[in-house]
Amino acid sequence: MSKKHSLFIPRVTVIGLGLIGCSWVKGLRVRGCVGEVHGYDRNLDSMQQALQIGLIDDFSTEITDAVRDADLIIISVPILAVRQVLQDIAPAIRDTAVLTDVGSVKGSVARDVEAVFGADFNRFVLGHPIAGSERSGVSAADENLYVRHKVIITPQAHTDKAALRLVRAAWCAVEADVEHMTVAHHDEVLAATSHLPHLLAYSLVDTLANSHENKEIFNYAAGGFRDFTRIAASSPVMWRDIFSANKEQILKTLDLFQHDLNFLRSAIEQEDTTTVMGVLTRAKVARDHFSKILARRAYVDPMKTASVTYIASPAGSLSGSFRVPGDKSISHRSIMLGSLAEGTTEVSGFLEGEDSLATLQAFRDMGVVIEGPHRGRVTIHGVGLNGLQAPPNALYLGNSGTSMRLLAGLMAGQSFDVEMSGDESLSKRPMGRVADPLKLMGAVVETAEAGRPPIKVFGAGKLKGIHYDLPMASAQVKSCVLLAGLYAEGETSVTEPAPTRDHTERMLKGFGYDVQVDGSTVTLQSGGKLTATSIDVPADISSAAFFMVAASIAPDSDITLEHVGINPTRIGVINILRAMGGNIDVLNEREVGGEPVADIRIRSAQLKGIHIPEDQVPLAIDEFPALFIAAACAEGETVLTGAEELRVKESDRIQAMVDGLVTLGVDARGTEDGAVIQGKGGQGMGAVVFGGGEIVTHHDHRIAMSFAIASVRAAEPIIVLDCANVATSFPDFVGLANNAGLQLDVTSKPAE
Ligand SMILES: O=C(O)C1=C[C@@H](OP(=O)(O)O)[C@@H](O)[C@H](O)C1
Ligand SMILES: C=C(OP(=O)(O)O)C(=O)O
Repeated sequence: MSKKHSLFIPRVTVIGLGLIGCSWVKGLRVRGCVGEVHGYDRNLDSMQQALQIGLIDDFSTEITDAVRDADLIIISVPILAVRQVLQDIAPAIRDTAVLTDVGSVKGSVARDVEAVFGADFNRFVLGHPIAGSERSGVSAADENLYVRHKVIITPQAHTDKAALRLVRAAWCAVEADVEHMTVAHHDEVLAATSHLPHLLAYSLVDTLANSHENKEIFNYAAGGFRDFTRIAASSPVMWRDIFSANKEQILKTLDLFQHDLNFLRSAIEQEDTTTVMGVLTRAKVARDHFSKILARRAYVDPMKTASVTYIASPAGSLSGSFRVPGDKSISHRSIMLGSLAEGTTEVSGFLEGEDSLATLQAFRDMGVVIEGPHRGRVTIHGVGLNGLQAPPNALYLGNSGTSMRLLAGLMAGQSFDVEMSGDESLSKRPMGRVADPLKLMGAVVETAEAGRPPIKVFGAGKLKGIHYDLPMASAQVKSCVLLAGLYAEGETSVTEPAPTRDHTERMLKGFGYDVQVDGSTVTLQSGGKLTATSIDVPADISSAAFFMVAASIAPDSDITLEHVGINPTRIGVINILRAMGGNIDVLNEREVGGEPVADIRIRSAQLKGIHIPEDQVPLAIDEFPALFIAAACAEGETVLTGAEELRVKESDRIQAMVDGLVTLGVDARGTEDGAVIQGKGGQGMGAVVFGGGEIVTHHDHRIAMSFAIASVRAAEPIIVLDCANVATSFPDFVGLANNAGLQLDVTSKPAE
C-alpha cells in the first residue's frame, strides 16, 4: 500500500534501467517524492520502454547529459561497470549532486568512488537493497518491491550527513527498513548469505549438466534440484561481477564450507551415522527457525513473539478421557542426563514445549546429537559426563527457569565458559540462589545486577563437594547442586527444608548413578558414570491441574486424565482439591521408568474453602494459579500461607492471580506469603462466580491457562491477554480444552 511522503527530490537520474533501479524510482514517483526522472541505459530499447510506461520523463543517449541537472543519481549497473560509469559522469555532475548505488558488494564500489573522485569525496552513499525477483528489466518494475524489505546502507566516516539523510529518506519513502552496517561487515555477511549460495547453485547445475546422465537428471529434476538451483537462473554477468568484486570474502566462506563438506563426506564414507545425524538435525533446527522468521517476514525481530489473546466464553460441563502433554520437569532432565550418558537414550512422551525445547537446543549447541522430537520421541546420542563442547554463542533459555538453574550446576563442572540468557521474564528471576552454592563449591559464576540473568559460568578449575542446606524449598536449586556434584571432588549433599520434586534423584538412579537419600538429605559422589536408558515421560500433573480444577468447578463434569505422573512430591494439587471436597479418583496406579503413573478421574464437586496445609505448598507449587480459581468457586474462605516462592516464578503469581480475580469480581487479597480468597461458590454448582473482564497475564503461561478455565463459571467472556507463553509448557492447550468442553477462541497478531 503506498502512502504520501513529505520527501521531494526535484531531479533524479537512474543509470541502468533494471528491476532494482526502476522499482526504486517507480516507488518514489508513485508516492509523489520526485519531480523529474531522467534515465540512461546502454540499451536504447530499455530507455524507450521506460519512457513509454511513464517511469522516466526523458532519456539521453549521452550519459553526461543524463546526469547534468540531477540532485540524486542512482547507479544501478553490474558491479564491474560502476567504475566506468563514474569516470563517464564525473565531469558532468553538479557539485551538490548526491550519488548512490544498489550493488551487492560495497568494498569494490567504495574503491571505485575513491579512485575516480578522490578519498574525500563525501556525497556518494553506498547502499544495497535486499530485495529482488526472478523477473527483470523495466517491465518488471514494482513500486512496492521494497515495502518492509531491508536496505543496508554502509556509510563511511567521511560520508556527508545531508547526503546520507537524503538517500536514507529516499529508501524510507518507498517503505523499506533501512539498516546501517560497515562496508567490511556488509561484504562478509553477504558473502555467506547470498554470494556463496549463488556460487554453489551455479556450480551444481554446471556439474550435473556436464555429467553423462544429464538427460536423466534433468528429466527427474523436479524436487530438490529445482529448489536448490533456482537462483542459478540469475544474470551471469551480474554474478560474475559479484564473485570477482567480493573475491576475498567469498573465498573465505567457501573454504569454510569446503572444510565442513569434507567432514560430512568422510562421515558418510565411514558410515558414522551419528555425525551425519548431528549435521542434519542441527541444520534442520536452524532452517526451521529461519522459516519462522521468514514467515513473519524477515523484518520482524524473531525474539518478539506474536501477541496471542484468548477469548474464553462461558462454557458448560467437561467430559472425555484424554492425555495432557509430557511432564516438563522430567523432559528437561531426560535431555540433560541423556546427553551426559554413555550410549543412546530413547525418550518417549517428551514435552514439545518451548521450555524443554530450550534445554534440548542448549545441548545441541554443546555438540550433542539429538534426533527429534517427533511425536514426543527423542533419541539422544550421549557424549559422556565430559563430552560436552563449548557452545558457539550464549545459551538462550527463553522463559525457562528450570533450564537455567539446572544448567548452571552442570556448566560449573565443564572446562569451558558459558553465558546463559533468557527472555524478559527469566531475566528478572533470581539466580543468586544457584550462584551462591556453586561459588561455595569453588565455581566462578557471575550474574547481572541483583543476581539476575544473564549468568556466566567460567569453566575454571576443580569443584569441591559441599554439604548445602537449602535456604528455600526449591527442586531447581537442589538439582543444580547435585548436578554440579557429579563433577565435584568427593561428596556433595543437600538437605531441603521440605520435600520438593525428586525427579533428578530418581533419574540419576535410572541412569545407574548411585544416589543416597536419607530423610531430607540427598548425597552423591563424583566419579561415577551415567549409562544410557529409555525414558517414558508421563503426562504432566501441572498441566493436568487445569483440567482437574475445571472439571471440579464446572457442573456435571466427568473427565479422565490418562497416564499422569503422580510422583509423591508432585501430588499436592490432588491432596488440596480433595481437602476442599473435590471428587478425584486415582486409578490404575503403576510405575513407569521409576516414576509412579495413574489415570485420574475428576467429577464436579461443591468445593469448600480451607486453610491450605503448608506442607502441601512445595508439592503443588506450580498449581496455585489453578487452585486460586478453585478457591474462588468454593464456599467460604481459602487461605494460603508459606507460598512466598510464588512471587519469583514467571510472574509474581500471587499478585497476578489476585489482580485477575478482583477484575472478575472476586474478593481476594495478597499477603506476603500467600493470599486470602473469599469463595463465591455458596450459591451451588450452577451459579456463576466470575464476571467478564480483561486479564493481564504478565506473559505467564499458568496465569493465562488459569483464567481460561475460569470461564466455565463465568457470566461473560473473559479476555485473557498475552497467552503466547502457554506454548512453553502446554502446546495445544486450546485444542484439548475445547475438545473437553471449554469455549476458547484465539486471536493472534504479530509483534509490533
Ligand atoms: O525442578 C523443577 O523442574 C521445577 C521446580 C520448581 O521450581 P523451584 O525449584 O524454583 O521451586 C517448579 O516451580 C518448576 O516449574 C520446575
Ligand atoms: C515455574 C515454572 O517453570 P520454570 O521455573 O522452569 O520457568 C513453571 O512452569 O510454572
